[in-house]
Amino acid sequence: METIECQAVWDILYPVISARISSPGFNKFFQESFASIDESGTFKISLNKGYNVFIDHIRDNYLNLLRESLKECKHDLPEQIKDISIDALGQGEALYTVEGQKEDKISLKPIIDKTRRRSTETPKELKAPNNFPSSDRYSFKNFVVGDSNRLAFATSKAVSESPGFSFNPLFIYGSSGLGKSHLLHAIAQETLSHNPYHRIEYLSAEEFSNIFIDSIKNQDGHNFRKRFRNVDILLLDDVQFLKNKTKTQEEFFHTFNALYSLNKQIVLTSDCQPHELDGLEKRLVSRFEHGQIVDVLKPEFETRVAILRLKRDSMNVHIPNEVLDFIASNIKSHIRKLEGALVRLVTYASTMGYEVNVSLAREVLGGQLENTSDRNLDITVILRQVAEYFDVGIKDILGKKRTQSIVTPRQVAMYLSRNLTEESFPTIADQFRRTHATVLHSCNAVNEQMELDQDFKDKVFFLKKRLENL
Ligand SMILES: Nc1ncnc2c1ncn2[C@@H]1O[C@H](COP(=O)(O)OP(=O)(O)OP(=O)(O)O)[C@@H](O)[C@H]1O
Repeated sequence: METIECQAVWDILYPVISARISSPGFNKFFQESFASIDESGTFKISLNKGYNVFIDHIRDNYLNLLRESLKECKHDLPEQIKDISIDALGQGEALYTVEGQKEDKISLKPIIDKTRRRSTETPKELKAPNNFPSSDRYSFKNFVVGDSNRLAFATSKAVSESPGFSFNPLFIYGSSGLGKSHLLHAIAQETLSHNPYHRIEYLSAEEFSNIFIDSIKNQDGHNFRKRFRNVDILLLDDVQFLKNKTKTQEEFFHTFNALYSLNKQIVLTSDCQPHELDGLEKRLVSRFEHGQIVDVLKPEFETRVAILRLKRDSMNVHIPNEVLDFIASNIKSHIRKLEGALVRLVTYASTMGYEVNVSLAREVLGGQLENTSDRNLDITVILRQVAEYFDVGIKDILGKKRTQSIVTPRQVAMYLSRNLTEESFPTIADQFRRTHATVLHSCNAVNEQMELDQDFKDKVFFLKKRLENL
């Protein structure tokens, strides 16, 4: 067999292998390994001596994937190539270089950044998932970042830059319509822009469950596993759907473990935190909790306005800022509703030939506007709930004592007032008999503490939920 074939074979194999095994760790094995082709047509990958102790582990984890890759590009490979193996670098073997010198095997360098690929077309199974929107509407660029979603945005971005390594699994939770699916799409798009060969599965937990049920019905478990255990990134939306679905959970548990053990990235979204997912097996909850958990909250007024401006600009219509401010002041619960209101207003105005202004917005959106005045959530209510929860007096919260047992509830009450009401910093400061700067500092302190202390964060969220549901 001609020695040059070794590199040619590798050039064909590598893109397919790298799409299946994206872990930098494994790329390192390759970079430091050698290749040769034996008489029987086996493409032999020989590990550098330093890796010989891992040989069993490497074989167990990767040999099947290598064989599947080989099968996949069988038609592009010389027909003599029959198999692939992983071996320790043997002593005294007849080794070949690409130049045909009998002195060393060829070094296996990744060629992902070279232009040689199997074909100019993206291979079928490496295409962007077909349920992705073709526009970049759901990209990071079109995601408005504010205090409510900053951490979720930053971790999602980090994941898309080094999938499988920075935060794995990443668990994003929050109420409906706050941008969780948007972030999943953005992760997929951004990752594919770095490496179009990444294999990404994006689907909802409900779809996962349906596909699993079909696979049982059709006795097609092999293909089911092949589909979900061979991806580089699994993006699973609305994981709460798995609640009480014992069999699907069990299958997902194995999928999760298989991917995790290969450093494949997993991103999950849910409407609540892992430990609140009643009806989900403990072992799954604990896997989720092992990674990074981030929330998306209701956006603040400024973020809502920024989102509306972005949507307005993308629709290329003229709508005065004051109309957007009006909508943002009156629709706070979720972004989907905010967008819907804007579309409805624009459609109505253009159909009727009216100019868009605040009074038209009030007329057209009347039923959709959220009447906050009857929510009865003002700072006094927040103060009462916080004082009761921390078992301190309202007088203490408003007073001058600086012991930690008083400072914490005081800061939490200010934070919640800022997040759950539309009151400005000066108004909140007035009610707490403090300065604007103190309120600002308290809000920052609570944010920081929540990042450091999960228990504290849970407490704040518990209070927030309780107040929102009043
Ligand atoms: N920060 C943001 N910037 C721009 N658009 C946003 C932002 N957050 C959400 N959106 C938009 O709001 C809409 C709803 O978002 P999305 O579908 O991602 O919500 P979700 O949290 O996944 O909701 P659900 O739990 O109901 O699936 C989408 O059109 C999305 O693009």
